[in-house]
Amino acid sequence: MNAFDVIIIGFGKGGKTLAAEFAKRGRKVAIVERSDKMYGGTCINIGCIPTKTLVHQAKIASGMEDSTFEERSAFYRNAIAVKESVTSALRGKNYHNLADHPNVTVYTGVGSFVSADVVSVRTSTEEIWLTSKQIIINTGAETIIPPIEGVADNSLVYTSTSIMELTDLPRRLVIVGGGYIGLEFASMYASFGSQVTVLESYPELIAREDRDIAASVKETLEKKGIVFRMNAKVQSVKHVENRAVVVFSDSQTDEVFELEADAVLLATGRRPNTKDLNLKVAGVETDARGAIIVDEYLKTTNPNIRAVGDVKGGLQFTYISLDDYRIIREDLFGDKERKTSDRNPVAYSVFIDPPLARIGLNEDEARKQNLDVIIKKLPVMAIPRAKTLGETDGLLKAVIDKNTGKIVGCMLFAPDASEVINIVAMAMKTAQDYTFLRDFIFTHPSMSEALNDLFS
Ligand SMILES: Cc1cc2nc3c(=O)[nH]c(=O)nc-3n(C[C@H](O)[C@H](O)[C@H](O)COP(=O)(O)OP(=O)(O)OC[C@H]3O[C@@H](n4cnc5c(N)ncnc54)[C@H](O)[C@@H]3O)c2cc1C
Ligand SMILES: NC(=O)c1ccc[n+]([C@@H]2O[C@H](COP(=O)([O-])OP(=O)(O)OC[C@H]3O[C@@H](n4cnc5c(N)ncnc54)[C@H](O)[C@@H]3O)[C@@H](O)[C@H]2O)c1
Repeated sequence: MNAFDVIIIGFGKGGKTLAAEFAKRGRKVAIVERSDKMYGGTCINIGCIPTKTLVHQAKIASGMEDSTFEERSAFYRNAIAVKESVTSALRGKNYHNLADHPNVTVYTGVGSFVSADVVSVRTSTEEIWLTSKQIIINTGAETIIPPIEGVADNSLVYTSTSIMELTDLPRRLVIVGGGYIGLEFASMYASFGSQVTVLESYPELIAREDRDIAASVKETLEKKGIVFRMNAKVQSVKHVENRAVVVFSDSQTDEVFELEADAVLLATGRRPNTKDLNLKVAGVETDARGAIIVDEYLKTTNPNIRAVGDVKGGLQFTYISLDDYRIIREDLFGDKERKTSDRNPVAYSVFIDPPLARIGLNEDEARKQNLDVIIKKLPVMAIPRAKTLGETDGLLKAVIDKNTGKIVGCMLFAPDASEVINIVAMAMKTAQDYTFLRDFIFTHPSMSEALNDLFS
């Protein structure tokens, strides 16, 4: 049995950063990753980086208005190759960052607990047992495959991972699920030149956003040709010759519809990757959704075992997994001050075109909490930088506490929103009055200067 100071199961953002931290401090580290295609984890291989590489390529493609479908297909094929070269370079770099360190051993195989301090690694050829008093679980999340007739083993049905391997641009793409992944892929494939239909089971699009923001998003995406079918209950996906036939009903009227497609993307959520881990023998408990239960220092129900990233449920973002690393670093080697309960508010961005970014409470949530608020809005049309870009769709919105003058929340549906939201986040984190952004000297013409007008 090989003994280590720490074993990390899963090569995700938090885990790989912790591995490097432990190694730098002279600890003997084992990191276990089940796939040689996943060194570096979801973000760089099948998540943020490949999608945002393709989103950028799609933005270029959206300028090919007069091109034929064949020309657009050729552009798309090249975009997939660009994406592949970005991810494979990052994968190699991530592997060598750890594997080349004398204190780190990378094991490629499926990790599972044998007991609270023994982990088995099943590689393609053997089973190896590792032992440590300290174990960190960083196994991420996986696509939920909904129980729809005909989706299993259907070569025209894709997940976000497999569709990014598809080199032929689908003429007609049906996306099941209108959440983060659904909307990002809808926007991206519409820009590449696919005809996109989104089937969402919920009556409203992006239900947790204010209705005026959601309406602006829907209208803008519809202008790109995307069709939204709400209340859609997907019954089956048949593979007929070389096309898919999606049968769905309207859950309010029970009317049944059929749609033909060249590809169907399942974007119906992601669930924590815990099934292979044999957590029971380690005394690690999960909640009803299979997420590992942790305290504010990310200790599981077995205090020698911690969990970081998507596997512990809650917000599924790379920067949350990275912050999990900081919490453990500070708990083990620092002042123990950092904890999950201090994290809020956390910003997020959906990389549609233009992007939608948000931090804090929206108007609806603030009113439900009986906060006395001032609402500020600014159409993107009124922003000089947007005019120079020729991108005038969208809406900015801010929620301010009337009594304290503090910013309670902000929603930006605008070009560069995923960058500008970080400025608002810094103002909120440092408890600035809203006048700070109203009167800040920004460069011109920039999207960030719109914050002067939004908060005026
Ligand atoms: C399509 C898509 C787009 C996204 N876009 C964004 C974005 O723009 N911005 C953002 O912040 N977030 C985005 N996310 C979410 C983000 O990718 C995740 O929140 C983040 O990568 C989670 O990292 P993690 O540390 O939890 O682990 P992961 O990076 O998921 O790593 C877990 C690793 O564990 C391995 N593993 C699993 N089980 C075992 C086992 N039993 N043994 C050994 N290894 C195992 C897996 O193969 C994987 O490599 C996106 C996700 C997807 C799917
Ligand atoms: N920009 C980003 O940061 C980014 C991008 C992509 C993904 N992510 C992460 O990945 C996670 C997963 O994304 P996601 O979009 O898969 O999940 P999600 O939970 O955001 O959305 C899933 C959607 O599918 C709908 N749905 C579920 N089952 C359905 C069915 N059978 N038929 C029709 N609709 C159905 C749900 O109502 C929901 O709207 C997100 O929570 C997010 O944290 C982040």
